[in-house]
Amino acid sequence: MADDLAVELVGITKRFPGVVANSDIHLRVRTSEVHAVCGENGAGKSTLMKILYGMLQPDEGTIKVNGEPVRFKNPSDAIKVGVGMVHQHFMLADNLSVLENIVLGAEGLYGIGAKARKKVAELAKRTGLNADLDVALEYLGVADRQRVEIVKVLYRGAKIVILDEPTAVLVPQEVDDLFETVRQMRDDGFTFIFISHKLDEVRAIADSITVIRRGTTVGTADPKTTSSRQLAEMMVGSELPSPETRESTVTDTAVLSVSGLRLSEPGSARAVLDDIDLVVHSGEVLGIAGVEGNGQTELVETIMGMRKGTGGTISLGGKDITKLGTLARREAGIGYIAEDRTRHGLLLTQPLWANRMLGYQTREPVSKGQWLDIAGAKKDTQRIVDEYDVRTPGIDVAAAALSGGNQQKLVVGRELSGDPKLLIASHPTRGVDVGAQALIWEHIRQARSAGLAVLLISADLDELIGLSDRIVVMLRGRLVSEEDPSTVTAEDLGCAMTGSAPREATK
Ligand SMILES: Nc1ncnc2c1ncn2[C@@H]1O[C@H](COP(=O)(O)OP(=O)(O)OP(=O)(O)O)[C@@H](O)[C@H]1O
Repeated sequence: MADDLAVELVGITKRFPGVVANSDIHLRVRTSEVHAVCGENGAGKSTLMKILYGMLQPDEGTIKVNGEPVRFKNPSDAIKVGVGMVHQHFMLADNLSVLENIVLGAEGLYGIGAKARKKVAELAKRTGLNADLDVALEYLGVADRQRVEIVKVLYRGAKIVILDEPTAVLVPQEVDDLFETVRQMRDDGFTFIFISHKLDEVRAIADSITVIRRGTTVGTADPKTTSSRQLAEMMVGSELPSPETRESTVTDTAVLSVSGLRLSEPGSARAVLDDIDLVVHSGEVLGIAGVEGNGQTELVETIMGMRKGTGGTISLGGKDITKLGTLARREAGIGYIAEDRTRHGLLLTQPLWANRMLGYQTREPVSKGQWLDIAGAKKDTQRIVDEYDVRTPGIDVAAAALSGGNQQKLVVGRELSGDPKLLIASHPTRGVDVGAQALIWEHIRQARSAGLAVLLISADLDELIGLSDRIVVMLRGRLVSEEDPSTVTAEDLGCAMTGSAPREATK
């Protein structure tokens, strides 16, 4: 039984121009286990999973599913033999119902009538999806949307499910619930391949772990006997620095002041931003905690001038910037790490050095007078690549060729390079590995010690607690409470974020 393999990857190699993304990778996943795949940014995890799901074809190597060699031309080939993937970015339609989202594209299986509904209801029960099947998806929270994605792949017959960083968007209680579902389903015979950078979680859920580094398998680990630190060191191949203890550098100088900020959207009864007041001082990190969809994105985009508030004022360093456009706000001293780097942070088809210019095109070192300074941009891009350890074959490759974490390092490097007074950091380390996370935190801390004000939005509660000097909680468009990061726990924060009573109090 021990050698009953659901998936076996033998000697997988995949080359891209200038990079060997996977080099002779071996992976053995037993039937009915949760198998984690860990590795630092750019190690080759996504490439390997895309190969297993038929989105990419390997240059060398064999894929076996349930002992049989297979060759996938596309994801439908993979799903036919029971391999499904739940992507990190949900691929669902907001205006369709839960049922429609699941059945759409797979009408051939159970039709669109009662039989399909019955099957979906059965799978919803199995995965703990409690939502009404006829409600439009837009009314569902993040955790339920994720369950819809899971039901969608199960509906198509998946018995082997790849979960790509599934916990990145969840609060601790939701993570516990997801893990409970995964354990239950594993016991019912499903197999999971779990990709994550959060090593504590990997140890909590995985039955076995494969670590890959720089495109190749470095070994397997037993979660019961391997510590998070040992795992991290296997991934990075060297010892990690110990985290520093920190001292407060908060001053009395207000850098960002937001007063009475409101935002209403046409047709929506409730204000998206409801009377927001906040101040971030020089040398201070103000963290904003909140479940996705409670107004954080809109707050940031209104401060950046990408949305127009319906009331209130925003000032930077005492100057009213409420009426300025986005570029003028950036020029006034705001650095911006956008939540979605591929939509608002980078031009994926352009080389790294051209991406260095984005938002900075009017300033040195990427422009001189009214001309763009390409040599200056290239030189500074190389500096960022070196200082932020961006793994790339060179600065002339397109941003699309970098792994997600390395794209993020480039964005963070750029946004800290313009000598900002205020940094708005939305999920600054989303998708980056532990080594890169430590590096980005260190850069943010250093800039803060030198007087930078930081508005930090993060779904990673350890990051919020570890970096912030103060944390405010956002719920349904309002700031509802303030927490002290030196005493608050991730569980307390999770309760405040969902508006539920702390577990202690409900006893
Ligand atoms: N389409 C592509 N073209 C060129 N190079 C690519 C392409 N996709 C990935 N790569 C390269 O392959 C390597 C592995 O990338 P991959 O995305 O698999 O890493 P990863 O382990 O998933 O990283 P992360 O944790 O940052 O998402 C990286 O060096 C990346 O730059």
